[in-house]
Amino acid sequence: SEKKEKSILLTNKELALVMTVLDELDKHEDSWPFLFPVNTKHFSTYKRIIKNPMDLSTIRSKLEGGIYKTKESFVDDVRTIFDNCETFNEDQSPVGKAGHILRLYFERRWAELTST
Ligand SMILES: Cc1ncccc1N[C@@H](C)c1cnc2ccsc2c1
Repeated sequence: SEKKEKSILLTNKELALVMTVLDELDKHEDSWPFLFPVNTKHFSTYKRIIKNPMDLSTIRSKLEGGIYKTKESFVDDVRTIFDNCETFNEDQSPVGKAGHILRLYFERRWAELTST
């Protein structure tokens, strides 16, 4: 049914919305620490400290694979990137600073795109 249909995938409008904001995050000058999964060979403690690793390429793969059923589940993964960053990195470190800047950018952009 139409209702059922709605609940198992993002509408085209929602898909366009999340793709737009994902593209903008990828292009942002401060997204460099978040483009791909953290290499746990370089950062040996990362696996133990961070329970739910997330990055922009993983989000894009999940989007292309139809994993996100709601835009909220997409937002949860984006916010996990920034929460992980705060857990592992000092606020004033290069990565820590980039995380704060990109989180602010995302939350403002998301509010602009979704506020009625
Ligand atoms: C987001 C994040 N959190 C914790 C650790 C790393 C990272 N990012 C990776 C890409 C990263 C961040 N910075 C450097 C500096 C030399 S290699 C490398 C790799």
